[in-house]
Amino acid sequence: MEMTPSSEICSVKVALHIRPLVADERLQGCKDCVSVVPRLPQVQIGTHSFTFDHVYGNGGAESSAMFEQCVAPLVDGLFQGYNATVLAYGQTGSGKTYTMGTGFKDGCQTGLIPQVMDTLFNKIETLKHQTEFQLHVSFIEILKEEVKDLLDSASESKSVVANGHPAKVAVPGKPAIQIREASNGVITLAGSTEVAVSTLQEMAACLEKGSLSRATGSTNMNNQSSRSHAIFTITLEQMRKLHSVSPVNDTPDEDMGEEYFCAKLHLVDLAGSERAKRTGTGGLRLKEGIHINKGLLALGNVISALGDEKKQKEGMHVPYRDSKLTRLLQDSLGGNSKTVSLHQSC
Ligand SMILES: Nc1ncnc2c1ncn2[C@@H]1O[C@H](COP(=O)(O)OP(=O)(O)OP(=O)(O)O)[C@@H](O)[C@H]1O
Repeated sequence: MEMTPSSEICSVKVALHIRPLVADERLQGCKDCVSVVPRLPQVQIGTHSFTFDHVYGNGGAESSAMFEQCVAPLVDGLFQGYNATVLAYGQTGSGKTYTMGTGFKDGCQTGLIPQVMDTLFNKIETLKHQTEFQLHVSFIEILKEEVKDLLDSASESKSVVANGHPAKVAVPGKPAIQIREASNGVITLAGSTEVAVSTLQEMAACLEKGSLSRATGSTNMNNQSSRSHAIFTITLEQMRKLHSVSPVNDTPDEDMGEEYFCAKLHLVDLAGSERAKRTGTGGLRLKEGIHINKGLLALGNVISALGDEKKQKEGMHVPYRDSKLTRLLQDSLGGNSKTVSLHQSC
């Protein structure tokens, strides 16, 4: 479905990003299994064709165009008060973290989140004379249906000196983070750290800090596999002074009060979408797989419910409450908000 910024109904855009084969894959003689249909946003896998709003990489459009075409309109929308969500979906190793820029190992300077931050601060710089801005960021992950605060310094282990020797002690964390819905439908995360930032460097430091504390573990498919959904959220508050304009010389005249907007952008690096049986895991990892799939299944159901205009008009139930992930994104997936789902493939 094509996204139109002025649209009253929720719009979802789906793009495919095909990453190049990495060195190890080339050494093992792996071949691309997805072929892009020339001049169409369509790919062929065997005898099946799949059509997207955009296809990037591996013969599709340049990956560098992805930000301008898919994400920059969402950043513009934030300034008009629209919530938005960017989701990176795909199996482990398909390039979600690289594309989003949530992985410190690949350097924070590439990826969509650093580009969002650059664009946001450039725009604020041009508007700051007429508008007052306040920015907050939070960075959480959902692992086994529990919300973990990636920016909470208190829950990190701290160094102390014991018997003259440095030692690490675990500092008890805050109470569990609760997802709450206000009477106006706004979703908040009670108990999570919201950092007020006023510069690009401060926001980049939050991304870096959260990326480093993100839980990773190993499965048979990828040693650094992320089994959690990581959500970096930017909240933009704006207070704009309103003036009537003098008809004589076109200059601001009488003070007409203030206009207030608050909107948030969720940038989500989803857990690997492979099925538990393919990862060859059991016990704890299998349980994690079940939780991961619960979140992804619920997200799929919510997006398909939102994408069905007819059912939307009929007031069809959208199953946001089926997982923590969909509950948290509830006010940024439906209504007036914009969603981009980036499907990663290799
Ligand atoms: N567009 C790209 N160009 C070059 N290398 C890439 C690209 N995307 C991903 N890679 C490389 O592919 C590997 C896997 O990428 P990444 O860790 O982002 O996958 P992932 O989908 O986030 O996996 P996980 O689910 O385990 O987090 C990394 O070595 C990364 O550097």
